[in-house]
Amino acid sequence: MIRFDSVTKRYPDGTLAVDDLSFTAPTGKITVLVGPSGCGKTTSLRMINRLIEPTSGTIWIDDRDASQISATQLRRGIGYVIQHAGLFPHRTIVDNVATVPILLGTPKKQARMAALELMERVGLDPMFANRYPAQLSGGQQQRVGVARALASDPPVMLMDEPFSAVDPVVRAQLHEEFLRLQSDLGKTIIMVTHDIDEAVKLGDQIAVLQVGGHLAQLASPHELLTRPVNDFVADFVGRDRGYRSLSFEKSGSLPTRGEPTVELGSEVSAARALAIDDWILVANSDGKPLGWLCTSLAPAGAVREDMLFRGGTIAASDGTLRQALDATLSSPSGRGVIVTPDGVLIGTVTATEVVERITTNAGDARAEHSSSGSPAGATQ
Ligand SMILES: Nc1ncnc2c1ncn2[C@@H]1O[C@H](COP(=O)(O)OP(=O)(O)OP(=O)(O)O)[C@@H](O)[C@H]1O
Repeated sequence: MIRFDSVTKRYPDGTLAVDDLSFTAPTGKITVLVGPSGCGKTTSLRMINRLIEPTSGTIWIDDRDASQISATQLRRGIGYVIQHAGLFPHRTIVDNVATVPILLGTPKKQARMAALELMERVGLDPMFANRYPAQLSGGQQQRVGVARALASDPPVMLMDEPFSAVDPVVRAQLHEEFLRLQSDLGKTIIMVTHDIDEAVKLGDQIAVLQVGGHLAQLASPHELLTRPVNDFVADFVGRDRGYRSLSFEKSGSLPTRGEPTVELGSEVSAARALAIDDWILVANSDGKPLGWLCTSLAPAGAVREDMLFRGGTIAASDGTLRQALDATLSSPSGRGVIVTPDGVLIGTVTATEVVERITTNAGDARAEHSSSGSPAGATQ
């Protein structure tokens, strides 16, 4: 756990970069600091590993006051990843990754073996081991930066815009790999970004900072998108936050309507009698949907598999509202199919119903916002 307790940083020229900042970054979780340029994100991050000393206040690393730990000892337990990876240009990739363990006394051979394993973990082919940083793409260099920070197996990782120097496609890949790695390693991570989408995708919790180093809101991604505490946060997270918030809300929270089904082999005439707007859902005997039948196009006789429209996606009740919306939009009947996690039909929803849910969420957020004058929850 890392805890900021009323931390302030005033630079010698008088700039107040961080103002009375208090928040807790829980152990094993990703806390993201976001906010506009100059709001004090990097200053906050660098105070944790004492590259910058606070003017007042205390930063606690578990139950230890960081200012009472020697900077060298402190940094051994804290990996640090920066934009453009900050690799040593004249060292090979494997030696870049092995730098810290070798400095800490691990025999070179052993450190290099461990570095090769780490390279694989972050998705880098070991064939790059003997290349130099300039011979790697931006995305590959970022991976080396992450591998290097992980090399001494620190419990804490600080990451300053670690994915910002690469194009959006590579960035999305790095995000996925990073989340997979974190689910294995469970590090305590504090990451800085100016990109709210990145924060929402990666953060277990997000701290939104305002220029002057004020904490505007500390919340989970879902809460931030649905309940911004003030206009600054609402503007920062953006107008399309309703759509983004769909990625967090379970589709199980949607009211579904019972949907009639028939099985393969049923008579098309019987299916036609049950169809709504010409479409009937065909399911197997376990109640698992197989596809849609258009009864006005189907020839008389038995319902066969080759008559089914299978294009529409199906959303599981433990999936997200976004997946439910995709299911409604891709369904030939316009009705999105919601199933249990085992694939058994629960019922259907329409796109309008999903959109109504978004509007209600946004309305709730506005009501709550106007009734709360102060940024409740801004600190903890
Ligand atoms: N060494 C310094 N001396 C004086 N002012 C500084 C110094 N370093 C940073 N600042 C100022 O402190 C404020 C916070 O800077 P910081 O780099 O922490 O912001 P940031 O949120 O990380 O910005 P960005 O997203 O642009 O990197 C800014 O106004 C910056 O100009």
